[in-house]
Amino acid sequence: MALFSRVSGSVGLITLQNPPVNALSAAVRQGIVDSVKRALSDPEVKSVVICGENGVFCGGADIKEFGGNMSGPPLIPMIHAIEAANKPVVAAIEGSALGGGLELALGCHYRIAHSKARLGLPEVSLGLLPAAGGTQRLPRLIGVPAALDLITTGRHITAAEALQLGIVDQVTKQSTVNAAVNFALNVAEKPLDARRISTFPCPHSSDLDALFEEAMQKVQKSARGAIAPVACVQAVRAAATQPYNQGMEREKELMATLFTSGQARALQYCFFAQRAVGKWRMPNGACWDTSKPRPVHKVAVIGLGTMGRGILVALAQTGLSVVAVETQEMQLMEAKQAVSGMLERGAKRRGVVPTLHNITYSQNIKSVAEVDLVIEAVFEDMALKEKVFQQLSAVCKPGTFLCTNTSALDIDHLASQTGNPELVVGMHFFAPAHVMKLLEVVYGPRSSPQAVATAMHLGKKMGKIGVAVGNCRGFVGNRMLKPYIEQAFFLLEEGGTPEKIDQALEEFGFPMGVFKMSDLSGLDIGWRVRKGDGLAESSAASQQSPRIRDGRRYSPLGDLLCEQGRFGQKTGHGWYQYDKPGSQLARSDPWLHSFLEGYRAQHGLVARRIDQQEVLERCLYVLINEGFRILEDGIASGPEDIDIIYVFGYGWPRHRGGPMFYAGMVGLAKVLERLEHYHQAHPDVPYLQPCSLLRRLVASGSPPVNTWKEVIKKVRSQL
Ligand SMILES: CCCCCCCC/C=C\C=C\CC(=O)SCCNC(=O)CCNC(=O)[C@H](O)C(C)(C)COP(=O)(O)OP(=O)(O)OC[C@H]1O[C@@H](n2cnc3c(N)ncnc32)[C@H](O)[C@@H]1OP(=O)(O)O
Repeated sequence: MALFSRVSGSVGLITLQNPPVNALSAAVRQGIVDSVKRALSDPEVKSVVICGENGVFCGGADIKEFGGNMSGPPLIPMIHAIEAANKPVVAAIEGSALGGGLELALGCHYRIAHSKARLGLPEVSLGLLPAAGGTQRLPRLIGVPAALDLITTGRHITAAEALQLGIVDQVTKQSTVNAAVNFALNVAEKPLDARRISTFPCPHSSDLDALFEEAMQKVQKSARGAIAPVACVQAVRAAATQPYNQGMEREKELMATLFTSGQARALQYCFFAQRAVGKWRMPNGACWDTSKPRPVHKVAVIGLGTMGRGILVALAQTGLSVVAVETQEMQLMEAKQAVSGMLERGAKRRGVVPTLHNITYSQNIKSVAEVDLVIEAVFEDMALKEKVFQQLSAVCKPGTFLCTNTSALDIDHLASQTGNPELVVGMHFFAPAHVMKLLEVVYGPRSSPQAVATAMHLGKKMGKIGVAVGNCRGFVGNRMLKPYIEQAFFLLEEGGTPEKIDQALEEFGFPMGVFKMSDLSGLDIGWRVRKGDGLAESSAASQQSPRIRDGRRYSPLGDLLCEQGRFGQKTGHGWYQYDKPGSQLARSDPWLHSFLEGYRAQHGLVARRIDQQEVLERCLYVLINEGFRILEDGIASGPEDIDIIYVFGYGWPRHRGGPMFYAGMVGLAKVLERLEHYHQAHPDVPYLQPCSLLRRLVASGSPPVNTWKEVIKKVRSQL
């Protein structure tokens, strides 16, 4: 809805009303159309102000409408009517003016913003482009380079930047509506011809071809196969090279292609999935709206290795008081210096003062006695962690939440080392922890809902997207990674190369293939885990066949590389070679290829040609299959949890919506059929055996992903 009123005698005030973000639903658009007509036909009204209620101008088109019936007045003629009005129209921008919201404001003759407002055209992140004239008006207002930046990145900008760019005419720290009404009174009689952006020539430099060529190369490099950024460049090009009306036609044409694309569906699914994971639910029914977080004022981080440092930086940036404990003096000194550097660089980038003063460093674990919550980030070793949890339980004040940053170890076992297991949860950050958005909040069978709520709340404060999941080996992300990596090893044995397998995965949209990723994180990490599990022993020692463990196919390739001291980037050699230890540029390694040949010869394996389709099907479908098992086991409460974990923690291309959404797009029946096919060919690989939830979903007609929860409930109730 939109409410019309008359204020200050002659100003027509149109207030958008659609909480929480005044999205432009059919009812809001109808309200605007009616109110504008009324204002223009009322002789008492000399000028108009458009604002949004509850301190938000407008969050853009109503994304929920995209999938269904798009009735109601269309946006483009509505905005044209505002721009063509013969009375000045002023946008009063508070909170957000995003997407269609900013396009509406660009149709107004003037824009006044509150100093805390955020503006942007984020459609590209929904797989779309600003199709209500945004790609045509913005370049005409602020020039091609600045418009290309905002439209292709979708970034939100501050009111100050909007003023500097010329998007808004005035910024106020007072009431935006009052400022806009006063402004409207002042401009009531002013001519409007020079205020209609669609009539502006598009300012640009002489070498347009070079400018757009460079822009296109830039988006193609970062888009990893996403089509919307490319369409955004094409639409802005039309603004720069064609008259407004023709540009609008091009914008419409490009939008029509994007709007119906699978990528737009995937990205819009991600938008809602990201919000859905905040509404967590535990198997016992406890959930986000009934479990309140306890206030946290003081936090401790134990262990200042790479992860601990990143967590410390993310915590310090929230402004909370933090105690950082590292028992080894040398490590503590190095950490202090590294953390200060990270905080200073981060503050410089964000134009704020670095928050160095709220960290207290200590070598003594007793210094955490007064904190409200501890995040343990010591070396990934159960015996060490057990000891730390016993100490924490003894020294912390009653009620302190004890969190562990383990990436796979048993939360419940750690909880059992303390006097209050209900206060223990996992907070699994991803490296680098001050950069990566994902946080798995892991609850054990005894974790209290309040502990989960507090960890989720703290994560949000740290700028993380928290996903609450159950306790199992590897939780969600790393559990699914295991069969994915295993398939990649098997493909190497069968004739693949790291280069070809990585290429297939990178062309799919991952920033890095499985072998480059393994070189980056260190081959020794997986080796240590496999040794701990008794898998990586040499065959002579274990009396087992080198390629079989407990009757299952096993590839010792990773172990063999580690035995040669090839741990990846840090040693200068892994699946690839590097110029020197620590270098990042992966180069093909002839040694590795002849090693693979020798290995195959030794085990009587005949290399065959493996195509891209097989790489993708085996690596991705096996990972998806494990995702279905996770849902079946109740470790994740819905497919959205898994998808958000993979998009924000593991580089799954967002325009493919996450593994579970992707399975739905491919077709569950096809995923099932291919898994059956590969399992038949490799019966000694249990991960390839399709899980029963997948079979049930296919049997019930492959329902859309947003209805799986119901099927899962039924399957689980029958277990
Ligand atoms: C054949 C071809 C035909 C083509 C015809 C199409 C013509 C269309 C023409 C123009 C199209 C314009 C495109 C757009 O405008 S797309 C929308 C662009 N806007 C955005 O991307 C903004 C999205 N929202 C946000 O970024 C944030 O929500 C923000 C506004 C910054 C507020 O953030 P915050 O305070 O953190 O709140 P939440 O994100 O948690 O959101 C609160 C709830 O509001 C829901 N929401 C938010 N934005 C929208 C929206 N635009 N539409 C619908 N719903 C929205 C969000 O889901 C939360 O809901 P819930 O509480 O249920 O979880």
